[in-house]
Amino acid sequence: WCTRDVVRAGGTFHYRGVWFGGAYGIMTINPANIEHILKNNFKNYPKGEYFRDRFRDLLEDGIFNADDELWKEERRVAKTEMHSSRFLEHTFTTMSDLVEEKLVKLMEKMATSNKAFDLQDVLLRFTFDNICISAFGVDPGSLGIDLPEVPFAKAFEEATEYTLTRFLMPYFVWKPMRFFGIGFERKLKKAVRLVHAFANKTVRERRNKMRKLGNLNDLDDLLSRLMQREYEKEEEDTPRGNYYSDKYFREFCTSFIIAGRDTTSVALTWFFWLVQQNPEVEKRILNEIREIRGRLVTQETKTGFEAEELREMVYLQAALTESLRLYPSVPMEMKQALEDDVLPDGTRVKKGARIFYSVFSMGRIESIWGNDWEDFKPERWIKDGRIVSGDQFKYVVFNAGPRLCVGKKFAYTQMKMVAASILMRYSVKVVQGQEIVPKLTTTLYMKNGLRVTLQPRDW
Ligand code: HEM
Repeated sequence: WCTRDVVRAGGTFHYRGVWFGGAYGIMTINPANIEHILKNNFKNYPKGEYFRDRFRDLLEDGIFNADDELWKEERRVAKTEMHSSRFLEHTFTTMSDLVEEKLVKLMEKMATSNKAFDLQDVLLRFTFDNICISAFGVDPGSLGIDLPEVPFAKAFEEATEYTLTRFLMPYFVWKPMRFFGIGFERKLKKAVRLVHAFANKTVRERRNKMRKLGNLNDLDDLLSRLMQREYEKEEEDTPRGNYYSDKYFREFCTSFIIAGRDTTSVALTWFFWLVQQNPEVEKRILNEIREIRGRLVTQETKTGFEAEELREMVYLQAALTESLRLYPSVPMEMKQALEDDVLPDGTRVKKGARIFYSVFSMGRIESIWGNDWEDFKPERWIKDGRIVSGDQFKYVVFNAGPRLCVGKKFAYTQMKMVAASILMRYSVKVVQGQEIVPKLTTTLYMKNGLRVTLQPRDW
């Protein structure tokens, strides 16, 4: 609906009225406008108070909710740590262990029982455990062989969903509901309390460890690296800002779970669904894995993948990129204008206006992708055997400009490892007759999950 109307309007329209809480604003899918907003006039288009106000209870001042100097500092720290070779090695090993020791075992069990199960649920559990291990060195164990109920994971899901409800109703409705603690606001408060309790406990325990050991030099997860950094700062007698308070660490934990849990798991769910509908693509992915394994694997008994093998999986990467074009994990984004402005297509922007851009719609327009935009064609992304990234403002799946996703590399490594590990062992059969539709929330879940069975492959 959104795609049809915004295309009909020529790529941009103003809205006013009952939408998004009786608001005034702009919806655009014009890449020139997006480049202007995300890069050329970045300063004029922060996340803004409208977004921050609604997400404050859950995210507080975490990186997703911050602007200006606070955001800059948080991004600098996150980027430095996440791109360090120490973290990259740590994440690769822990990710590989989780795939081989838990995910593959669970898949074996599902294949043996030959019963249908919800693949999206399993992937959400995997990415949840994976981000908690990589970012805070804690394994919540949600990927256990019996698929245990993990209250914290559920609370997290509810907290994001109820937060989104605030975007769908006027300020003067949800604010009093929040004040009196009624309706969905009561549930939101309870869910946020649980999420913060988990984060507080993690931070407290790590501080205790630090006190006991005197340093956290042996721990490679992000939280420990940040705490160690703070400790070294104290040693140097540097004035400590609120960046390294317990609250800062809690915000860090919540933001990273939001960033790292749902995004890759829902991306993989749509990917498996698309692959099963496109046997030619599946065949090419398998041929690529076979060829790389045949050439690079030296130990006969080895089952997991090396970083080099994953790097060489160009076709698989293209298939994931293409799947994200059609089903972007973050389907809609918004900014708020600080001052009056004019967008490159001539649209006038008033101070305070909210600008929405639909990443979902941008992946579905003929003027960008051609008349075969509806086709799942990984070949779009390959030229001379290499990945072509194209214009970053036409493909804003990972955002673009200064706020480009910090976890993009992590995400691709994780998605490739999971996709290759499952596909080389099993043919994923989607159960017929189920309704495959997206869910209306900040992340593009499949509303009813994805029920599948697994058929072992004769590799
Ligand atoms: C398919 C996977 C992923 C997609 C499609 C994706 C997409 C995005 C998008 C659209 C944003 C901008 C959000 C906004 O400003 O509102 C973003 C930001 C971010 N992402 Fe990702 N992401 C993915 C995976 C990850 C993972 C696995 C991590 C962490 C390990 C991560 C960490 C972050 C962080 C920290 C930011 C904030 C950057 C900033 O504001 O400066 N992302 N991502």
